[in-house]
Amino acid sequence: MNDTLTLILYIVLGVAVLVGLATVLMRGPKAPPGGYSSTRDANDPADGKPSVDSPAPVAGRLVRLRERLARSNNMLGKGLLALLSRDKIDQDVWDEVEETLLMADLGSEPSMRLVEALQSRVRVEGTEDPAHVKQMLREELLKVVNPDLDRSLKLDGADGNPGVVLVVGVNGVGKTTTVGKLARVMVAEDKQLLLGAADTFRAAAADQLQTWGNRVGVETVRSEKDGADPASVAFETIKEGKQRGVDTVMIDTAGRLQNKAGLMDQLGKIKRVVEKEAPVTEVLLVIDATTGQNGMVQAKVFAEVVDITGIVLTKLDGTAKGGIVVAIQETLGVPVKLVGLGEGPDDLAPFDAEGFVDALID
Ligand SMILES: Nc1nc2c(ncn2[C@@H]2O[C@H](COP(=O)(O)OP(=O)(O)OP(=O)(O)O)[C@@H](O)[C@H]2O)c(=O)[nH]1
Repeated sequence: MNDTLTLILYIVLGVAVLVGLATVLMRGPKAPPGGYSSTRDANDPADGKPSVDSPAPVAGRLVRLRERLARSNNMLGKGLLALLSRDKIDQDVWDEVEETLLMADLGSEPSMRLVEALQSRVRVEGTEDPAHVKQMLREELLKVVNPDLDRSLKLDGADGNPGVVLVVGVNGVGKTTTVGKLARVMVAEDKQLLLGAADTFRAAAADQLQTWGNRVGVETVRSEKDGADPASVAFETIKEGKQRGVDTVMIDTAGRLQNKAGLMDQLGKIKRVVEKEAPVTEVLLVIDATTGQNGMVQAKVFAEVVDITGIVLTKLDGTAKGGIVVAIQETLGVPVKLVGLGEGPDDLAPFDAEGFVDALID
């Protein structure tokens, strides 16, 4: 009898301990006395939106990045100045000047033009004073880089349409990176935009673009299907962009250069389909400055397929052949509008002839 009573007592006590424990565990974290003053954590953004990067201002970017350009292209300017500062400038020196320009990928015709212009000035003005030599070289370099070209980006649309920017170029030249960096430039200028991942051959390319967009709060239209029709993604992007009333729609394309006919089919179709919705305002061809003549050949194929309106020259920080700026402009008859000077998110600058020449010879 006594044993039964003790057993019952133990059972009751056990149940009481379990119930107590469960109550404590299920109650969850305790609010501070007086409750929370806000529904946000201290480090939540004030407007409740996910935090985004603030891209660096665009003005003065080439000046900020000039150091990099000067570092890689210093030999060109220094070499030319040294040659022009010699006591006696004979034909051998002029040959060396021309060789230096050719080595920097300036192209044969512009190199010859520059040498002839310098030759005639040296004959007339002389080269006694180093400051004068520098000034002369600066002016003649500037002429071949051509400060008069219209390098403005056509990012705005008309008649209620968004501006439509197509970004084309061979794989690996820095297309997606450029779209990402350019999106940051536009965000820094308070533009509303939408990105389109029409590089559907590689799912990672769309991911990469989306990541760039997310960092600055810009959305990306993409297809979940690998190998989907790039033109249909481009079309959807424009349609969506129009509905949202964004300022600019920017489309990253795939640049597989299997052959000219294939490329023409693909880019031609994208452009045709897009233009059913809104006119294309800018077609940027991205070229890797480190690829020299090879890059030029590819550039020509693209230029035959679509009407290029501007060049983006990437990786100019990684080559001593800055003369490629001139060669490309002369060959394609299209201005370099932007230059890539590094892998950082804000290492893209509007090209400016004066800043470029100063970086070469300072
Ligand atoms: N140093 C340097 N690297 C750059 C520059 N622009 C792009 N890159 C690098 O070049 C590589 C290729 O860039 P992507 O943007 O993936 O090239 P893509 O043309 O889009 O290539 P796909 O996506 O394969 O079509 C990346 O490692 C970039 O960081 C630049 O201006 N300077």
